[in-house]
Amino acid sequence: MNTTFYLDPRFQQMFNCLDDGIFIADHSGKALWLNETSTKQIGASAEQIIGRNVTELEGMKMFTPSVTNIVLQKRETVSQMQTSRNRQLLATGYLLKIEDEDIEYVLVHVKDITETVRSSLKLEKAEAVIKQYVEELRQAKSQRIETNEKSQQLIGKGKKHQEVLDLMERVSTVDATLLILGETGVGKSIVAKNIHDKSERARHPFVQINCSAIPASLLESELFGYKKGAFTGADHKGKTGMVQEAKGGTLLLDEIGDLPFDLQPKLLQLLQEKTYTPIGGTKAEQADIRIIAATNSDLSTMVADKQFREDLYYRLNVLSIQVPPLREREEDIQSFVHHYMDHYNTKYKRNCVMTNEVLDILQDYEWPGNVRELENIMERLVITAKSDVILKEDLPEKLVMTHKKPGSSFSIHGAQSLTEHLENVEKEAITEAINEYGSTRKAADALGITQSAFMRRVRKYEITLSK
Ligand SMILES: Nc1ncnc2c1ncn2[C@@H]1O[C@H](COP(=O)(O)OP(=O)(O)OP(=O)(O)O)[C@@H](O)[C@H]1O
Repeated sequence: MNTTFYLDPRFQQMFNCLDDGIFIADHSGKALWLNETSTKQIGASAEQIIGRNVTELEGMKMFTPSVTNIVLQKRETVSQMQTSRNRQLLATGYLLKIEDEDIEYVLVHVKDITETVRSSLKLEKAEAVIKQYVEELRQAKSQRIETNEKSQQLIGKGKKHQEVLDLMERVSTVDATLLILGETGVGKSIVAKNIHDKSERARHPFVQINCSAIPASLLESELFGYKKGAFTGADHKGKTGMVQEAKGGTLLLDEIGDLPFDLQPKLLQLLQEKTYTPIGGTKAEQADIRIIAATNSDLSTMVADKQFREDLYYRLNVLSIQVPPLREREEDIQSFVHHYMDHYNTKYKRNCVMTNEVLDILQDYEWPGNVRELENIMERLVITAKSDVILKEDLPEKLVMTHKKPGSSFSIHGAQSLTEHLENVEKEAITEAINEYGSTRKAADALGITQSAFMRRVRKYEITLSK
């Protein structure tokens, strides 16, 4: 049945005033009329559209999907997102039954919401960025330590450790800026805290901030604070920065190599003039703090590469302490091993001991992560060891793989006859085997001797067998 469609020109004029599209089709989906906005939305003239079926128009990619078809299928009002010429449209189709006419019409109202969608996407992105900043700040705050607790006792007895202790003693009596250098995990923060505790500032706060853990955009306000109304979204009361929080005490700027370049002049002002200006502030404020900076970056190379200001580097480097890596403090490895073994035995209610072979491997390892890595490995060993005797098999593979001299845990002390030397090797082998295998029969098997030969040697060397 052919539809003759008549729309009063006054209504046509009214619909043409609208910024939204109006599209009318009959019960078969044939386009009958559309307003000017609708022709623009579809990107074709009224002549090209009127008389064609919406399925055909959909096939010609004029819009997708056809809301008219959905309304005709569902026989109810439908709101549906539609795309036409890369624009996002919200189309609402109504099924119309006109009195005294036996045919039905579909009227579709089409709103272009491309900009709304874009801004809401931008808003979503902005919200995601804020969420990420908040999370980073939360993590950073956990890196920000303000403590009056006594500092942790420094472990070590070797010569290099002693040299660090001597230097610490001397730099704690003066108030000059100090730069602590050393690889990650060597103990730079703990050295800084110990220096603060020995200094005249000990009764005042020790505040630590990790420059790499705080987003660059937030670091300035974390350090120097801001005045009320300094920027949109700022806390209306303003905010105290860490320089103020550390008043009278020490501020440790950890990972100073990650201090953004544009913030470096402000730190220079703090070091040179002992003043700083909070964000939104109009005058400089006095700072009463000692600054200790720490880094595992090579600042002199960063200066050469223009990543770090030369004047700031010299200001920071008035006094410096180099904390040596653990691999250069072999004498201290054992002390750390015993310390963390005791600590984690108590913590996890275990009684772990380790064989000499294991100790030897630990002693031999390079420790790229230094004391922090050693501590983590000891904790893991105590937790995961199958029995109370920690064996080579319990060690992470990387430690065993890099072991330079497997089985050579033995060394000759002083002048020894060959017999003494061999007896020492034998005694060590018997002790290791019993520690490793738990029973005298298994230990004897492993050494390729009978159980009675094994027991003869146990008595000869007075080795105590645990019950
Ligand atoms: N001499 C030491 N005595 C006791 N504990 C130590 C010693 N040296 C390091 N540690 C421990 O090793 C871990 C790492 O130390 P710290 O955080 O001070 O290292 P860092 O050099 O500041 O590391 P990063 O460069 O990654 O910040 C801490 O748990 C610390 O207590």
